[in-house]
Amino acid sequence: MKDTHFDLLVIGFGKGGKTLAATMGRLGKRVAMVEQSAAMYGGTCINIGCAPTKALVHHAEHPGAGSPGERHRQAVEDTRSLTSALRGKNFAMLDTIDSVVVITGRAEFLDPKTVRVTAGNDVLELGADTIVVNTGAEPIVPPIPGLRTSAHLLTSTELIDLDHLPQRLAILGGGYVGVEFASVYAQFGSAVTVLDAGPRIMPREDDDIAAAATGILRDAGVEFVAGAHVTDVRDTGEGVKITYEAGGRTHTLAADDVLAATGRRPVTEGLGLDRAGVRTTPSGAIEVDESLRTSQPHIYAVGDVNGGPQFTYISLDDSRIITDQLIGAGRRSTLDRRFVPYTVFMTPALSRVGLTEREAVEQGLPVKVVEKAVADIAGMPRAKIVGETRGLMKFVIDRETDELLGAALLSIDSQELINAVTLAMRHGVTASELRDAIYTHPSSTEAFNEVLAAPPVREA
Ligand SMILES: Cc1cc2nc3c(=O)[nH]c(=O)nc-3n(C[C@H](O)[C@H](O)[C@H](O)COP(=O)(O)OP(=O)(O)OC[C@H]3O[C@@H](n4cnc5c(N)ncnc54)[C@H](O)[C@@H]3O)c2cc1C
Ligand SMILES: NC(=O)c1ccc[n+]([C@@H]2O[C@H](COP(=O)([O-])OP(=O)(O)OC[C@H]3O[C@@H](n4cnc5c(N)ncnc54)[C@H](O)[C@@H]3O)[C@@H](O)[C@H]2O)c1
Repeated sequence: MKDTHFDLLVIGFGKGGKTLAATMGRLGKRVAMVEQSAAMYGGTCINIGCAPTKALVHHAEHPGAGSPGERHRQAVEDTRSLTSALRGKNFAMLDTIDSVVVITGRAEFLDPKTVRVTAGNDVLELGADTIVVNTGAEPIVPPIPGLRTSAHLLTSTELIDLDHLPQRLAILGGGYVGVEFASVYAQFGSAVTVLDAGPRIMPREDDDIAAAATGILRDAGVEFVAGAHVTDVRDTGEGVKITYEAGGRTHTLAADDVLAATGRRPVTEGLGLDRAGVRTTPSGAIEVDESLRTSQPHIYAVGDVNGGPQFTYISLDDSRIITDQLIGAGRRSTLDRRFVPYTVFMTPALSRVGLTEREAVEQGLPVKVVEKAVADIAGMPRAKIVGETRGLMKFVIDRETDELLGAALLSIDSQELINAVTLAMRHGVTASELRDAIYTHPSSTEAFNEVLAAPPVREA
């Protein structure tokens, strides 16, 4: 027998689920939010993802007093205080709504309409009309001999909370997590080596942008090895010895700690999805349609668990789609998402939206490329004021229609700039209109006046 019935039951306190729970709760709907850990109220982003990593980026960029070890310890402590405060706020956001209950325990489906929640010896059975799965993703640790059992293995979750500053940090994987931590820990003073299995570091980016970004990181002390196939990880008295093949030769690397930054997989294990009749994809994500409905029409999946892009703002947008299904006109879907930007928070940040030059040329578009090194942009004094003149701004434009096809901004404030470019692209603002707009001064945005007026560096 079910203990309680709800209008909406959310499994996992992630961005999409909590937003939906709050929206429906404020409308007086009976909502249960089930989260397996009190340390995760608010989900990955605020506890072990975006917020703590960006706090560490900020600390690394603005070092306080003391030795490198002391500065790092202070940064970790301040980050713990930040996440603790955010966690409290997130819990209160739902707990203060009368019709919402936060239940701390692990959820699994018993059948399509019933979820069992287990917390120690306590077991509850809950029923709901609508169920939303928002269980996120977890780090993949590749099955390299010796890696999973190494005492020096860290995932991003542990590295955020590390009490000591590794003198030598090895990072497996040069994606978002790998590059961000490489940038942060090199600034804290660690000797960082990134080993990536792919043929090139930053394969998503054009060659010039990848070269500029990796150049900045190399100057900061980060070593990159592309095409590195790690074959063995062995603990030694002083740390860890990593053996890898690259360029047809065998190499070894000694490190104090090794970060596995080799991707994150959707969390579906132990959810009883088969009992609920919810199908998964071959890669282990919950299968959803463009309205984020699973193979059971009353069960939805939001955020990383549905196999979409792994960003907090995508989980948030997922919640908009479901809100629209539940209480709106039902018009929103994943099909109407256009131009999703991203930022890699190295120093300075690398942000991108739309097509790369390579993609635009491959599509046979009439391409014009304008770009400028940040140091050469006279009309952007902000870079000089704050002492961060590294980087490159690049726009890919359709030379026949003046349409903005894409932008890659490696610069101070690019995590803000890219949102302005994205909005412009979504609303059909042309390259000339973006060039001739009035921007405040001194700001980073005013660089658009100059970069977009520069003569093309390439045309195709
Ligand atoms: C180090 C790092 C840095 C990142 N930085 C950024 C960034 O700068 N910008 C950005 O946009 N994205 C970033 N991301 C990605 C972003 O954090 C995720 O895409 C986002 O948090 C996913 O949210 P979600 O809604 O899918 O669920 P999550 O926030 O992952 O929440 C899932 C919740 O479900 C709970 N749960 C799982 N199983 C069960 C169960 N059976 N029962 C009950 N509860 C359960 C988990 O404990 C967890 O709290 C980063 C990720 C990492 C790891
Ligand atoms: N700023 C942000 O928005 C941000 C920051 C961090 C994480 N995230 C999200 O988190 C997700 C996970 O990030 P991630 O960096 O772990 O994954 P990723 O997919 O971005 O990168 C994984 C990297 O690991 C490499 N790799 C895989 N197996 C390997 C192996 N055995 N040895 C060496 N290299 C190997 C791949 O070639 C790839 O470059 C991302 O998809 C991203 O969406 C976003």
